[in-house]
Amino acid sequence: MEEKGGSWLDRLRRGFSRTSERLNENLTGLVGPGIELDERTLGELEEALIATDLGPAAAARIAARVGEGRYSKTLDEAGLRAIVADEIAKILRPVAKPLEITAFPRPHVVLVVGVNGSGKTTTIAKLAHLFTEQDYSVMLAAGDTFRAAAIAQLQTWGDRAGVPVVSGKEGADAAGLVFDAHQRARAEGVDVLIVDTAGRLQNKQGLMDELAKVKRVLGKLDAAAPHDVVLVLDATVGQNAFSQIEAFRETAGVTGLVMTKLDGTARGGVLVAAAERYGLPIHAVGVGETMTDLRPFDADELARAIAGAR
Ligand SMILES: Nc1nc2c(ncn2[C@@H]2O[C@H](COP(=O)(O)OP(=O)(O)OP(=O)(O)O)[C@@H](O)[C@H]2O)c(=O)[nH]1
Repeated sequence: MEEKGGSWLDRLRRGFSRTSERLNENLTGLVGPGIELDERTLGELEEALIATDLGPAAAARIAARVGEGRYSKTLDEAGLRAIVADEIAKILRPVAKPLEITAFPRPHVVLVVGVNGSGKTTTIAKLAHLFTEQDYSVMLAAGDTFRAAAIAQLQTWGDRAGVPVVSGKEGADAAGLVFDAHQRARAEGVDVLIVDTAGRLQNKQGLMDELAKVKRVLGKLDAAAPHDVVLVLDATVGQNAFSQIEAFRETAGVTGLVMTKLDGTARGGVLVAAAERYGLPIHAVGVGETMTDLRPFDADELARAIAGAR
């Protein structure tokens, strides 16, 4: 799809450029004419992969695969990148799963969780934009009632995306607000209700209670709701993403991930490590701050962008 700033693939490549450049720095001179593959080269390749936060297990496997049948032979850089991309794609394919709007009766409820600053609000706007483009009607619920700024910010993004936002006053009961939003969405025949939530992981018990209550209220209105519980992860936190996955899996029953800010880090490999470690569906990736900077996750495209392969 051609749009401002080039095709999505171009943007994805640009987004992952810091990660693929990190690989580049470390791969240059490792392979090429006249350089035979040996243990040392493969060890360096493994280290280069680890430097992108891809995870030691995947890095070791990829290096081994590169070495298969190629000892004492030469390999050019394009060939090497193609093999790396192929191995990464194998890890990502089983988890690449776009969000699907399936609920009947409507609305399909997507509960969005994540720590403050992870890009939650922006991601909600991006999802709203994506669903609107697919001709679904969307409503947002400002369930992070803890901070006035969060409510205002969601309202601004809702306006930008052209979708209604149900919000209350700062400090209002989040579950009550979500109840109202669901009733309104159902009455208006809205297809997708996206619910923002507070992200105070510091107050784990409070957060857990609040999320549990929101889920209970939704479940009373529709036994299948929330249909998706999506955790938004900031890729720039690197391996800390793992503790967030574990915490929110436990507190919120996360069913899938969206990873944001992949454009701001050389450690984009963390996406691959998370896929391998948790096997949770990854719905989409964010590679920028505007509404069109999020797309459903395509394993092969993404693998090529990470590896810098053509
Ligand atoms: N570069 C880049 N920045 C992003 C992306 N997604 C979000 N951001 C930025 O990250 C910052 C935080 O995003 P928010 O959406 O406000 O995050 P939040 O999790 O709702 O945070 P709170 O408002 O603190 O609850 C903002 O400056 C966003 O513009 C992304 O994919 N890439």
